[in-house]
Amino acid sequence: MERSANFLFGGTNFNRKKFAPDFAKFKNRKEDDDEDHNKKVSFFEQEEEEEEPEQEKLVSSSSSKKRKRKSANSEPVEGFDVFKSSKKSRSKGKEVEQDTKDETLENPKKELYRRMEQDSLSRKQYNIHVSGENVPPPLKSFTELSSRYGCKKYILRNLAELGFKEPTPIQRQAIPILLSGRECFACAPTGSGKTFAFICPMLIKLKRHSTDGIRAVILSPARELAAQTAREGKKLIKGSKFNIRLMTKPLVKTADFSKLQCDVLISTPMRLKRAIKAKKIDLSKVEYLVLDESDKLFEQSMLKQIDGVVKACSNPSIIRSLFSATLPDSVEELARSIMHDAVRVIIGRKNTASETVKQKLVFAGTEEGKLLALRQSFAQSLNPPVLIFLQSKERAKQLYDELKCEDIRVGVIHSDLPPGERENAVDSFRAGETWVLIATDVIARGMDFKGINCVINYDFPDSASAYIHRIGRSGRAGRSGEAITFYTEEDVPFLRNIANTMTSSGCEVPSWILTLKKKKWKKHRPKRDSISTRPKDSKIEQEE
Ligand SMILES: Nc1ncnc2c1ncn2[C@@H]1O[C@H](COP(=O)(O)OP(=O)(O)OP(=O)(O)O)[C@@H](O)[C@H]1O
Repeated sequence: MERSANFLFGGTNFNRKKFAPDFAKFKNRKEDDDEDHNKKVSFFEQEEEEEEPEQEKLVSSSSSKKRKRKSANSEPVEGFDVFKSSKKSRSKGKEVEQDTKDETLENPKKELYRRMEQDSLSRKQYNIHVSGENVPPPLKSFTELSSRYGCKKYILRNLAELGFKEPTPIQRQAIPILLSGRECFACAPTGSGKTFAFICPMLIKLKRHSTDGIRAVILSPARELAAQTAREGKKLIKGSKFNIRLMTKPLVKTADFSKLQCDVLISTPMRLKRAIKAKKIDLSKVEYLVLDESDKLFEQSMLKQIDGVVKACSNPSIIRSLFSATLPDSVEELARSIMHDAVRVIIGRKNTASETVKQKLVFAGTEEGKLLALRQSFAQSLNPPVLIFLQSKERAKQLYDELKCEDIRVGVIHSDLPPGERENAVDSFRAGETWVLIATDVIARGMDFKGINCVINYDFPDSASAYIHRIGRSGRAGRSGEAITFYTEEDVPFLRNIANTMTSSGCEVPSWILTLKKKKWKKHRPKRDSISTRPKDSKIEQEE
């Protein structure tokens, strides 16, 4: 573990082997040139190691002429908006290119530095932070996929049909990494386009449909997310012969996997592990394995299944990648222990909430107070679609029972419902047939409902990562959203933890909350009074 941690974070030692052709170009140069070169390389080593961008360091190692120009080009990225395709950033890119042209190109060594410097500036521009050796440059545009990597036309056509004009920051960096055959673990905000960041390179690398067994596996922690990923993937393979399959219960039961036409299989760990255990499926030819929402997959409850899948994918040249909006250190440790020559990519700051969501804390006092506050807010302005999170299926059912008789089109989803009903709940919400969806954390991760206006944490989330994922169902793909978190007396000790997440994504928090002591929390799910505003007497009557 120690050793792998060192190799991954040991900084970007310049790999002379890999850059042999570049070195060959100037191998006859004088000794002092080499010294000069070493100095400049170490400057890039530093830059690549940094998690927080430090423009000063970049600037200090250049000439004063360059210093001026760079400082003009490298102002801090204000806020983080993944879909910000601002003219400002584009024109910045042009200035950098112009600089490059202006500079003399006579010295290939300088050209190499310039390319590296450009990559650094481009990363700075998109708030991309990388660690690892010889990280490929970020994409400038989707069209570079064909010029640099021979991507088939149908993929570019499908991206254009989806209305994607330019790659998001995670796509800019993760796609070239995976295309260059490197493993990768990536942390980027909710709603920032991670799904296509791993599906795109997979399809480009697999090139064409093959009948030689399953070639790629994507693991998702929940059925709904697996189904969504399959649907998104299918949008990208339109016009090709690729087969993307979702691992469903009937498929596990009935399919003969040795004959099944399947290039990419998308599954929850449980379903796949069952198929492996029943010796129904051969994953030895899998070339790509993606662990989506990897921190969830690495939780104790799923770890055994994940282990089984990772072992079954026994192809020694497999490329594994991990994606999530939250990446705890413990998961990084685990990732490092299973990955080789991996690149770590962080967009913005690790483990922060989306900046496009306006977040608010509301003191509701008691359980009864929460229901009153909810009704009041619906009466004042119900701006659907609204997603409400509760801490357990029992409580989700209770709130649903309370609201279903009212004039609100409400649905519910939790793990007790049969798969068909879960699917219907999601579909009706997507179609706008229900306005309010009451849910447990089963759909807190990864689900991409277009245009959710408001997420209500009816029950206080049990961890900072649960908070980040829940509220991340809103404010996706550059849209704005709102998140309201109710709290009662019981939740006060944990307020500070959420408050920190709120402030680091630019939201205001009452100052008294910031003076509270930080409390270590492990799954804060207090026993709460049941949800009901019916007078206590009438409840007794009914029970009798
Ligand atoms: N390059 C792009 N340009 C515009 N929209 C995009 C682009 N890439 C993805 N999207 C859209 O952004 C939305 C969010 O993408 P996605 O679901 O992949 O986010 P995510 O980062 O996986 O979020 P989460 O962490 O919640 O799982 C989707 O609706 C997707 O279609």
